[in-house]
Formats: sequence, C-alpha cells, structure tokens
Amino acid sequence: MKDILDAIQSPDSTSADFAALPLPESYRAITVHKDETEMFAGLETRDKDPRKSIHLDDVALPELGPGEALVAVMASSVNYNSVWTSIFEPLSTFGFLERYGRLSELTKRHDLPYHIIGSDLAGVVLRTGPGVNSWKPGDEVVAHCLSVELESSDGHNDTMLDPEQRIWGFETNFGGLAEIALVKSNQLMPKPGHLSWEEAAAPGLVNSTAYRQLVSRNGAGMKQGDNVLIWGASGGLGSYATQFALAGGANPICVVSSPQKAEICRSMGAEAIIDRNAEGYKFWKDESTQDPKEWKRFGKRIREFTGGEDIDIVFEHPGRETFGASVFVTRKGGTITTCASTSGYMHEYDNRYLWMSLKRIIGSHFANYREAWEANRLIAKGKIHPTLSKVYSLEETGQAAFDVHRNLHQGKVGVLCLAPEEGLGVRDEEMRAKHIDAINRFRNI
Ligand SMILES: C/C=C/C(=O)SCCNC(=O)CCNC(=O)[C@H](O)C(C)(C)COP(=O)(O)OP(=O)(O)OC[C@H]1O[C@@H](n2cnc3c(N)ncnc32)[C@H](O)[C@@H]1OP(=O)(O)O
Ligand SMILES: NC(=O)C1=CN([C@@H]2O[C@H](COP(=O)(O)OP(=O)(O)OC[C@H]3O[C@@H](n4cnc5c(N)ncnc54)[C@H](OP(=O)(O)O)[C@@H]3O)[C@@H](O)[C@H]2O)C=CC1
Repeated sequence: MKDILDAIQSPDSTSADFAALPLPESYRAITVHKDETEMFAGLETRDKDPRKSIHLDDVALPELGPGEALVAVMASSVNYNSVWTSIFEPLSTFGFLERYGRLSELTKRHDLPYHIIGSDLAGVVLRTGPGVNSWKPGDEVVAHCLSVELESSDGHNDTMLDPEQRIWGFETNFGGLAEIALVKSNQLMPKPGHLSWEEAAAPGLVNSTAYRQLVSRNGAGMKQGDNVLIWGASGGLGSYATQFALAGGANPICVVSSPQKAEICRSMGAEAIIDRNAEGYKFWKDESTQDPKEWKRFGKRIREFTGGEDIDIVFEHPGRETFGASVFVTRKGGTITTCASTSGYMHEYDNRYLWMSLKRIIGSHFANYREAWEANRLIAKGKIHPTLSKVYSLEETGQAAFDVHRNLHQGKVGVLCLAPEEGLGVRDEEMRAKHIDAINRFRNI
C-alpha cells in the first residue's frame, strides 16, 4: 500500500507507473459482520451504537471484472445509509448482497460474510477491467454510487429505473470506506482539481440526490422565485439543497434545530430560517395523533418570511415526524418531494389538503448517471461547494457514524482512507483561492 501512496503523492508518476504497481492481496476496510446482525435486537433505534457494529478489517482484494475499476481511495465520507447499515435498520444489508450474488457468476463476489460499506470516494484509478477505455490507471477521480446492470430497457431513459439498480457500498459490497474500492467504471467522474481529497469525497451522494430531488425535471424541477422549504438545511442533503435553491434564484426557507445551524444557513446566504427547537413545534400530540394547529402555526411562520406566500416545493426527508406538516404548508399545485424517512417510513397526512389543493408528492432516490455527472460538474465549476465539517481517520469511522446517527454533526463528515493528512490532492490552487471561504464554511464547527 505504501508504494501506491508514494505513487499518488509523486508529481512524476505516469499512468504506466500505476499500471505496473503490484496490487496487494488484502487491504483495510470498514465492515459490518453478517454474524452480528442481531446484536442490537430489542434496542430503540437511538440506542443502537454504530461504534459497536463497525469494524476495521483486513479484507481480500476482489477480482476485477469487465467494465469495472479498482480505485485507491484517498478519502471517503459518512452517509446516513452507512448509519442504517451499521444499525441493521430497516433491514440488514446482507439480504441485498445475497440477492445481488444470485444475479450472475460475477456478482457472486459480493455475497460475503462481511459488508464493506461506504458510498463516496475520491482517489486514483489503479486498474481497469476489460472494456474500459475512458479511464486509465493514475486518473484522479470521484465515484458516484449508482450501480446498474442496464440490461433491461426499463432503465434506458433514466438509469435510476433499472430493475437492477443498486446503491454501491449499501446494496453492493466493496464500498468506499476502505483503502481500495471496486466500482463500475461508469460510476467514475473527474475529481474537481480545486479540492483536497476529503473535500472532493464529501458531496457525491448527497449533492447528486439533492440535485435530482430539487432541480431535475425528474424531481421537483425548481425554478426561479420558488419558495422551497428545506428540512435539515445544514445537514448532509439540506446543505446542498440550500445551495441549489440559492444558486437557482429560489427562496429557501431553511429549517434547523440550533442557533449554530441557523448561523451556517445564514452564512450560505439564506435569510428565512426557522429553528424548530427554539420555536418548539410539536406536530404529534402523541405517537398516533397529529396536531393540525401546529401545522398552521408552522405555516404562519413561513408566511411571515414570504410575505404571505405558501411553499412551492418541500424538500422532505425526515418523514413521519414532519410529513403531515409538509403536505399542509405546500401551496395549491405545489410539490412535496421526498427521498427518505429518517424518523419513520409510515407517513400520515391529511389527504384532503393534497387532493383539494392539487398538490403532488414525488418520490426521488439518488440520481441517474447524467444527474450525478451534472451535480459533480457544478462542484468542479465552483458553483456548489463541499460542506465538509469534520474529518476522521479510517479507524474512527464508528465514531463518525455515531455522530451522524445522533445528529451531532454539521454538513458532511469526512474520512481519510489512504490520505495521511488533510489538505492533500489540490491541483488548481488559483481556483481554490477564489472559493476558499465557501469551501471552508462548514469546517470545524
Ligand atoms: C443513496 C442513498 C440512499 C439512502 O440513504 S436511502 C435510505 C436507506 N434505505 C432504506 O432504508 C431502504 C432499505 N430497503 C428496504 O427497506 C427494502 O429494500 C424495500 C422496502 C425498499 C423493498 O423491500 P424488498 O423486500 O427488498 O422487496 P419487495 O419488492 O418488497 O419484494 C418482496 C416480494 O414482493 C413482491 N412484490 C413486489 N411488488 C409486488 C406487487 N406490486 N405485487 C405483488 N408482489 C409484489 C416481489 O416480487 C417479492 O417477491 P418474492 O419475495 O417472491 O421474490
Ligand atoms: N434516497 C436517497 O437517495 C437518499 C436518502 N438519504 C436519506 O435521507 C436522510 C437524511 O440524510 P442526510 O441529509 O445525509 O442526513 P443528516 O443527518 O446529515 O441531515 C438530516 C437533517 O435532518 C434534520 N432532521 C433529522 N431528524 C429530524 C426530524 N425528526 N424532524 C425534522 N428534522 C429532522 C436534522 O437537522 P436539524 O436537526 O438541524 O433540523 C439533520 O441534520 C437519511 O435518512 C438518509 O438515509 C440520504 C441521501 C440520499
């Protein structure tokens, strides 16, 4: 591994040098174990501790197949899907690996007693499999997390609709929280040159998801002037949704849970900010009864910010806790777009407000190939910036996932894999200098 790192850090290394490097038989990777999926049985979700289920193991290097690439991972990031994996909710991800393993001789590799997790990476291509022409050893890349087989016409217009659509590092093995990762080569995209490894690894999953959910015509198709209600506006998804709203001329109404998070949103340029904690919204009277008076109080607060207008688009992901309020505060003809249910997936809302006011609910999930590429392009052009707050070592990944599970973090949490320290990998200092304040906005808060 040392030779690989030396080659990455030497400005003189050529593609031929990388191609000639011997690959190790094993590497260090963050895993969960199949024989531990019941370890949290009987505990409340909140009490399931990723630090107990997440391991750092030596694992065997997988065989490289056609259309694939092995990438030396310099940095990765923690996504909430790794939290779900580590607490084995809503189900164990080993079921996904077993199902994928049944697909073909080649996919059998994924069905292992350990799951190497992680759905983001920034690093350097080490090897490409047969049929890969666009990428070569030595290329500096990031990877998006859409894995598709593309054998069915169902996915040919929109790759997210492929019946064999999977999230790499969640529904496949050999993910990015590791020293080496296995990806399909069409997951690869150029690493933005003005960012360090850990900064480049931060946006991928959440930026692409927010792009489809909010901007793309497959999602809400946001336009200039739209009032966009953004839950968790300084979190992983929300910190990108807020940037998209501001960059696209919309009017974000940011919901957060502390003055510190409100300040982050303000520093991004948002003006309408609701601290849900300080204002004490209680959308549920008890476990099974919502309180429409609280929906109304919330809606009135939004109207104070908008001069009486209601919401064009709700950017939803908290789910059960907020969904009733989200449907209520949406304007006639408006859109609720949802990609998750962090607080519970059995939603309840008053359907009269949906049908009588001709509102729409749109389900959205990650992003298709093109959307992921466009989202990365916006990062590379300095239109949207990483929201990296804290960076952990690979050994500390359990703690990083714990922070995200307990909502102790801001924006995105990074993980150094092969990179020995932060700040390496920047190739375009001039562009970096132009955007340095925005790049550092979330750091160390
Ligand atoms: C990018 C980052 C993203 C995120 O972070 S997202 C957040 C994390 N992700 C999650 O929390 C999602 C985790 N996944 C799941 O919970 C499950 O993955 C799903 C609920 C999405 C799906 O459940 P499943 O059991 O895997 O699949 P089924 O489609 O329900 O299949 C079960 C059986 O039901 C049959 N079936 C499906 N649709 C129909 C239908 N319309 N009519 C009749 N049967 C149907 C199937 O065929 C199959 O059957 P047979 O078991 O015999 O093979
Ligand atoms: N389908 C897809 O493609 C994707 C789905 N996801 C899913 O989306 C969800 C959020 O992911 P991500 O943004 O990365 O996570 P983060 O934890 O980084 O951010 C979520 C934010 O939501 C807010 N929040 C959490 N719980 C509640 C609640 N009960 N009510 C109101 N607000 C709440 C918090 O902000 P605050 O406390 O400041 O209000 C929190 O910071 C996860 O469930 C994840 O699995 C993520 C990416 C892609």
